[in-house]
Amino acid sequence: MLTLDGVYAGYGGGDVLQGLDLSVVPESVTCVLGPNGAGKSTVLRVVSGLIKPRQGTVSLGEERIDRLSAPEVLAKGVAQVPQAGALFPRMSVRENVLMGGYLIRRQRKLLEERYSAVAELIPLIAERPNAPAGNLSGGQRRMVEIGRSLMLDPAVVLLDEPSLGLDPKSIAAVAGLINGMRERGKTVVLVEQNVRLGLSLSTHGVVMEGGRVRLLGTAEEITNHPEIASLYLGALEPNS
Ligand SMILES: Nc1ncnc2c1ncn2[C@@H]1O[C@H](COP(=O)(O)OP(=O)(O)OP(=O)(O)O)[C@@H](O)[C@H]1O
Repeated sequence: MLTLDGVYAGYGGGDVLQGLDLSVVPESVTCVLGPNGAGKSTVLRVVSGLIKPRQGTVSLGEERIDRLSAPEVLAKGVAQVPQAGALFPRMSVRENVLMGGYLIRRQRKLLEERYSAVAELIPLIAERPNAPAGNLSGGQRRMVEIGRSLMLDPAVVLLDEPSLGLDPKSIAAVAGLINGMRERGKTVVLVEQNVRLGLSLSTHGVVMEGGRVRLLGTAEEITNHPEIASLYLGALEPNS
């Protein structure tokens, strides 16, 4: 169980997260929703160790992970897929994916096993291992980014805006991958601007506002909640 308890965190100019409490159900896909600036991406960064909470705790099971560095959190089985643009364009698809296995680079057999498993999940990696990442479309790059994050076989996968900037076909492919992760028992936390898509992929939903959790429930409960429409209309029409 991934748990955030009373988390205050920000970037130096004040706290973005204002005492955030959140328990993520194991093996769920949880979609984090909320208006721009609510702190959704900041939640992912706090979990993955990219920023440290000023106050409060982040735990994985019984173990606190909020004082660990990002590579240490990764080694505990929590992988973040960053927003687009994180591949090395001149390196091949295979080399980019293998970078995700940096922590197990000396265990050649395990590294190859993991690579094969990822290539099986993502056909593009099996089909075009030698293509320079810079030659791929946006959707193909996203698949490679996700594949790279799966190299350590993480228990928890954090996805920041997986559909951002993708065409419908690529979105369907990314959605298929997220469904595949759920079937394999991964715990997925995703931030998604496309509310309908995000909730359709998820078992649970969390609505944030002002750095705290405003609503939390199953994806169905959140989808049918009467406040959701007004929250999002409020976010879309700041002058109304
Ligand atoms: N690297 C940073 N340095 C300083 N401030 C930041 C940084 N990243 C985000 N912020 C600020 O923190 C606040 C919350 O940002 P965050 O990205 O978590 O929001 P969000 O809910 O994911 O919003 P969006 O949907 O716009 O991405 C915003 O006011 C933003 O300007």
